[in-house]
Order: sequence, then C-alpha cells, then structure tokens
Amino acid sequence: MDHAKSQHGSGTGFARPPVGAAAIEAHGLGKRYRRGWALRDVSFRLPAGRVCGLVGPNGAGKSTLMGLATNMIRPTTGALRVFGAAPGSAEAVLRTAFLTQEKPLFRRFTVAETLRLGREFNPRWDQGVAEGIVRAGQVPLEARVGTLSGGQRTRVAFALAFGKRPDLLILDEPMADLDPLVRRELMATLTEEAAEHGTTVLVSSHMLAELEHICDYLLVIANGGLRLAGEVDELRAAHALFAVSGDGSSPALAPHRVIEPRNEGRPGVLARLGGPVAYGGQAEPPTLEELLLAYLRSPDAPPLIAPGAQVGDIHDIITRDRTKAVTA
Ligand SMILES: Nc1ncnc2c1ncn2[C@@H]1O[C@H](COP(=O)(O)OP(=O)(O)OP(=O)(O)O)[C@@H](O)[C@H]1O
Repeated sequence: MDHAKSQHGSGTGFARPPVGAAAIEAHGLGKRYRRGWALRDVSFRLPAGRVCGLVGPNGAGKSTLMGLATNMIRPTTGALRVFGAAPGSAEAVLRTAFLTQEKPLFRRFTVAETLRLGREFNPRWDQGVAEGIVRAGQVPLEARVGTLSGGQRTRVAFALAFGKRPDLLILDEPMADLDPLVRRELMATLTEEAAEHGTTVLVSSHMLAELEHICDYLLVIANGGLRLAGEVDELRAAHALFAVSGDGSSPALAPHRVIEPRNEGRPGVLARLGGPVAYGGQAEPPTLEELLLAYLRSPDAPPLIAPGAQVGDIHDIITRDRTKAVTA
C-alpha cells in the first residue's frame, strides 16, 4: 500500500467529509466487567471497504470491541451497528466472519468435512477460495483437524472465514502462530481478497511493521478509550517527526503539540501539527510504526479522531432503529 502520497503535513486541515456507507459504527460504546470498564465511551465510524488495523497494549479492550461487533458480548452502554444492523441480526451475522485467537474447530472432523460445514451454513460460500487456501499450505483435505499443527489449523480457520465471503472480516490477532512465510502469504491473500471484493477488514495485531503493509485505516485504543481513528494517510499527515532536540526549546515546535519528545528509531520529536509544515529538511512524515509507537508510549496524548471516523450522537442510531421498526 502506498503511504508516501502526502507531501505536506496538513496541520489543522482534515478536509475530507465522511463518504460512503459505514461497515461499523459505534456510539458511546462501553463494556463493564466485574473488575471495571474494559471499554468506555468509544465512538467511531469505519467506512466500508477499508482494511483497518486495531492496535493497543495488552488489556486495552481490542478483543472486547471485536466481541461487541460480533454479538459475542453485549454492551453496557451505547450501541454498535454493522452495516446499519444490530450485530446479532440475521443480516449482520450473514455479512460478518470472525476469526478469534482460539479458532474453535471440531477436532474430529476432517478438513474436507470442516469446509463442507462452512458450505452448509453459509449461503455465499466460495468453495474454490476455501480449498485454495488449504491446498496452498499442502494441508491434506482428508486429515483430521485434531492431527494438524497449530499453524495448519489457523490456515483451515482462515479458509472458513474467507470461504464465507463476508462483507466484514474481523480478525483477532489471527497470525500469532504462523511462520513468517505463511504470515506473508495469508496477508497477501487478505489484501487481494479485500481489494477484489471490497471486503472491510478489522484486524488486531501487535505486529506494527506488518500492519503498515496491509492497513489503510486505523483504530488505536488504550485503557478502554479510543486514542486515534482515521485513514492512515490522514493520521500520518497530521503529524511530523522533527529533527530537533526534545527539550522543548526548539522554535520549530512552537505551533505543534509534542506527542513523544524522543523517537527511538530516527532521532527527533514526534508532534501533532498545529499548522502547515513543508516536509523535508527539519520535518518528515512519521511512518505508521513510528506514529503508533509514539501514541502507545504516550497514553496521556489527547485523542485524535479524524472527521471521516467521527459519528453523530447515539440518537441517530435510536432514531434509525425506530424508523426501521415502523417501516418493517
Ligand atoms: N470476561 C471477562 N471478565 C472480566 N474481565 C474481562 C473479561 N474479558 C476481558 N476482561 C478485561 O477487560 C480488559 C480488556 O480486555 P481485552 O481482552 O478486550 O483486551 P485486548 O486489548 O484484547 O488485550 P490483548 O492484547 O492482551 O489480547 C482487560 O482488563 C481484561 O482483563
């Protein structure tokens, strides 16, 4: 994916208005477990057709958000919609595939039987895609799932998810047990499928450098709150890495907000732009990894939700639901 498009940091300018349908819309979403809030007052919009990275430290609330989007978990506050429908509705279930870290499969079924089950449960089933993913890993169709290695089982779970031909594919750290070559192969499949079919993908991962290659949209959460949301290009263009000292004395930083005073990779200060900046010389656009690391290391930095990722208030959803109920 080409992230080198932005020539200038936009400073205050996020010009693009929200366009197109939303694959996911969350309004004031919150989830409280016994121990406390896992997610609190989260509002965002993920436009359809994007490959969105969901990033945050351990325990940030990523799996909780994915559970809410797939109706595995009910919200304590607020609401979430998938293509405008409640996550538990027949429409949302039909259009969504969810691949969890656990990848529950029937161990006594063969791979072929597992795919047959996928075909029977999913009206849009694409046997060619599912079998292609299995065969690319030389996983025998007649092998029982319980006899496969962890990585081979992950491949079968991927085949089930892609075979469903979902409009929204939600992947919760799906590649942790895959070797580097298989990771690359399945990530390539992911981006090709998404580009060809306009599938929206929400993928959580701690592999920041890998996300840079597949994502064009980003959600960052920490401590149950949304920290960053929007197009990768927009978010990068709203920041710069300044080759200056981090002690706050540099006049080059004056209109900007320092997010992280010391960047570990390229030396410099990562700042959110408070005015236009010409990249080159003292200021360079941060890579996605640099941007993410800066926000992960600076939990007190104020959130940045790009206009395209913003939603109206929760009453929009309630009004829409009432209208649907009346017209149904
Ligand atoms: N079923 C549950 N009961 C109680 N607390 C829970 C439950 N599930 C999650 N939590 C808590 O909610 C918070 C968010 O957890 P969650 O699994 O969503 O984080 P995560 O971002 O997916 O983390 P990781 O990167 O480690 O997978 C954590 O503090 C966790 O302990």
